[in-house]
Amino acid sequence: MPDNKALVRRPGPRLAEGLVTRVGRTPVDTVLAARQWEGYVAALHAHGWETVEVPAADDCPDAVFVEDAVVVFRGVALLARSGAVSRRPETAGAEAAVTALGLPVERVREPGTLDGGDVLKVGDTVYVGRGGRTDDGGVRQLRSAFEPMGARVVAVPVTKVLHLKSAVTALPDGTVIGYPPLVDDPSVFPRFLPVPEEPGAHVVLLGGGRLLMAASAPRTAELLTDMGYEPVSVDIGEFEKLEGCVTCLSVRLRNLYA
Ligand SMILES: NC(=O)NCCC[C@H](N)C(=O)O
Repeated sequence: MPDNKALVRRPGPRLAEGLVTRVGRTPVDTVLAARQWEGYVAALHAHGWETVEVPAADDCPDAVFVEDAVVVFRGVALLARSGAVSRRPETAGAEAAVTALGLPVERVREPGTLDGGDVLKVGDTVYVGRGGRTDDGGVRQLRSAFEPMGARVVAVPVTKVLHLKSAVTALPDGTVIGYPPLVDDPSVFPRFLPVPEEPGAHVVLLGGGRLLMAASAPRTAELLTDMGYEPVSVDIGEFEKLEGCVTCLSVRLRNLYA
């Protein structure tokens, strides 16, 4: 019986004050955002994922983007140290959640910085984006945390987007997908598939061929359907205004106790 859990964190009352770096600020409707978040969580449930709520961090507007606070590889949790100072208190709740699940915890220490959104796992390979929120020290610490467990850590440049996973994610067969104008160097990935929309670069693997995607990428959904995948679309428009994507709203823990 698969044991698929996903950490999520409910959006807080200050969501609309979330950071924007590469987009202009547009007003966020927090009521609609709460409804979209419920829809995202419902999609996880509908596809066999049990969600575990990370304790709220109501003073942190960006806390809903829980992926940035912790990276899990083979059952070990690495607590991030965000490149954005305002996001650093978010790790406390993430630590409580992973500890309650029995995961051993490592942490990125000062002065290194790392955001979970910069880490893309493809099998044993762990790509880490260096440039925006993650620095050399963060890359080094990720390497020492996960290489002993069999990870091959590959640092890749990120200069055009907020996080590595704003630019690329991976399909179930390991093919990395991205929207070319935003990918620094597609040649670092052994297999790369261009997609026609920026939010089309973000997929969450739900299991089998099912891919959780943003409703804002219909042409990419069509492309992936033609390839035999089954896109599951959710509207996360209010989070997209804050540079969020489907990947950053959860931390998926597959077969944790296998
Ligand atoms: N992993 C992600 O893509 N996280 C999105 C974070 C958005 C948030 N407004 C931030 O700037 O940190």
